[in-house]
Amino acid sequence: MTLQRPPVNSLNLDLLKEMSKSLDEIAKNKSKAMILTSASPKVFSAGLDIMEMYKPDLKRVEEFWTTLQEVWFKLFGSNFITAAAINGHAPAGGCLLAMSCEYRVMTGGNFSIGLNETALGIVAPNWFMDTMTNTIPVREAEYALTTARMFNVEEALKVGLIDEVATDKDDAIAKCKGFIGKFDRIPALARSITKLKMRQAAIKRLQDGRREDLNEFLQFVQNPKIQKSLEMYIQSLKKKA
Ligand SMILES: CC/C=C\C/C=C\C/C=C\C=C\CC(=O)SCCNC(=O)CCNC(=O)[C@H](O)C(C)(C)COP(=O)(O)OP(=O)(O)OC[C@H]1O[C@@H](n2cnc3c(N)ncnc32)[C@H](O)[C@@H]1OP(=O)(O)O
Repeated sequence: MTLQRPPVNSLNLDLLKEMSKSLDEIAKNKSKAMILTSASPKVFSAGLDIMEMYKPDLKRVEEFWTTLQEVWFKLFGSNFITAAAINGHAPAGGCLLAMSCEYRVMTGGNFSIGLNETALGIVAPNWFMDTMTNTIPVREAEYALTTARMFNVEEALKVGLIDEVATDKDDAIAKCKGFIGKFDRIPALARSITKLKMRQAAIKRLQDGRREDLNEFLQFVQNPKIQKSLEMYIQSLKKKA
């Protein structure tokens, strides 16, 4: 699955809906595995589209968050094997997508990956945190989350946030295929049940608290102080260009 929403694959409602549909198709056509990557040469995904949260239409922003939750359920909780070929920056929601896969290969270069929410004055939702503690040790996750740490490729490899470094996108995809090939001699049902048991606690936590999670998000986007911060953040991103 190749993310292709220039310039930075920010996750807006339309892209999330497309992803949700594609994940359904992959599950339905009984694919063995999926590799998630990006059509951009330098950004895997810039995370959530800030414009969806800035001065939002309430109905749309509710659908936006619900669809994000759905994409996470379908990706993190998939039966099929998942790997991410991270060929560029992966901040925040971009990191969430990568961590929701079972294996991550990142191309070397001046790219960064991490959950930077606290730097934006945002508390990452529990399921973002659960996804991180499913990937790297709890102590490292707490440190990274509280300090909004963006890891460079070497740091990400050292902490286990990524599993391998690749020279370029083709190499990243080849390495993801190498990971998928490891399952050729492992019974598929045993593999998928084991994966889902490992992920069950996090999945159940969001299933049980899904409405509450949505309400918290809706309160968050309607807070005037948050709107002011988002406005300043958007300006800072645009000034950079
Ligand atoms: C239970 C729930 C309780 C409470 C809920 C609380 C919190 C949950 C709420 C939010 C969760 C948020 C998670 C997120 O994912 S927020 C998004 C965070 N993402 C970022 O901070 C990344 C910002 N972008 C960048 O750092 C860079 O763009 C880059 C490194 C990805 C790429 O750099 P480039 O130099 O290649 O590109 P730019 O020139 O910076 O950007 C080009 C273009 O794109 C616009 N843009 C960039 N990122 C975003 C984005 N995330 N959303 C929308 N638009 C974005 C940027 O402004 C430029 O636009 P112009 O071309 O200037 O118009």
